[in-house]
Amino acid sequence: MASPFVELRRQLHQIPEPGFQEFKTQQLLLDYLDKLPQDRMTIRTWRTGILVHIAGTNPKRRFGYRADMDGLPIPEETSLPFPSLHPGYMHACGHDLHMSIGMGIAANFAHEPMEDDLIVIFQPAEEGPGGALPMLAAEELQDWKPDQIVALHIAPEYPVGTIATKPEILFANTSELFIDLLGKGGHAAYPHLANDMIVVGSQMVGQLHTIVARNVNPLDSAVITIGRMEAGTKQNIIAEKARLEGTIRTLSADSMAKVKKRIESVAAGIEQSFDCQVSIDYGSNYRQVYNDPALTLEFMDWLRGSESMRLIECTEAMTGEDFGYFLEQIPGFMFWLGVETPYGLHHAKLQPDEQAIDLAIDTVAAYLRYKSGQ
Ligand SMILES: CC(=O)N[C@@H](CCC[C@H](N)C(=O)O)C(=O)O
Repeated sequence: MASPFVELRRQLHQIPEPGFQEFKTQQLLLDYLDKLPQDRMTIRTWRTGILVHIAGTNPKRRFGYRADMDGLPIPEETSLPFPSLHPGYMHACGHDLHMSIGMGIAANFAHEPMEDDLIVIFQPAEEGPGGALPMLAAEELQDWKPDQIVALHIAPEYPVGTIATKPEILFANTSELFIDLLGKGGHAAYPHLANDMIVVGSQMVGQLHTIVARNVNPLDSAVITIGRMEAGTKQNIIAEKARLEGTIRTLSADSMAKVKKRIESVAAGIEQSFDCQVSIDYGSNYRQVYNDPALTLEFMDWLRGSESMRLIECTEAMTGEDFGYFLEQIPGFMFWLGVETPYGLHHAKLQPDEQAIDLAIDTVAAYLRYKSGQ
């Protein structure tokens, strides 16, 4: 029989919701928290997020674990017996696992507190527009800010029973990218009387892809991905508008500024050469995930002594995470949790191995108890 936290993960998997609309998710988690021992637990909500405070027996510090809550606009294509019940949405980034692990940690300490306090943070809107920054500023968190914080992210490429991390930068700086092109619509048979934004949008995608290849130092990685392109209404109508939606990733803040400047130059060139209007919106930006070197090395050392988890020393990735904002204010680190599965993050067939859930709960709980005993 599946463990209670695997069961919870399956329930969460069925109700993926977009950022700041995690209403059912929040209610499900609150109902679950209701069933745990209440004597040391205090619960606050912030928008669709939840803060769970568990008082220690002789607290000198407060430790934190953060889980993100939102799903993605991906129609699920797994053959799981507990598929998403929300058409067009899926937990394709593992937040269902992150939350069930968070609940497992809360349950562990609600039943058997440590000396220090614990706060488990269920944070909305990680995929966008970003819940971490406003949550960190929220009144509800001010007197509960932890002295040290940890978070994990599932990793399809690593086996179950492994954790991968590194000191310093783990995830990249990110910026969303929205580009609107405005030309002139018209009849498909009279291209000379119109200004076709499908042609211009395609040109622009090509030009954007020269920026990383030709303007960024190859030793200072960057990525520009256009993940969505929208244009046109019918096959025989020339498109008046086009919209490109994407994301920028860089390892350094300098490269982010440089890439944005180049995107603006490309846009100005496109405007001039195609006689159209181009407007750029950078949406939300996330700070790099920077792991506190001393705490991360200490965790890695501790993990080397673990019998159930193997440590992998990884390199940085171009993924983004608004947990970077937590790490800007609170010392701590993030790590990858192996959930071996052939399909990657943000894929409609992502099917993480659930055995990782209880292993992660036990590992994080044991680590926090070790820290609390120090
Ligand atoms: C771990 C992960 O996949 N995170 C997301 C974060 C999205 C950041 C932002 N909304 C953007 O698209 O730039 C990722 O895509 O890396």
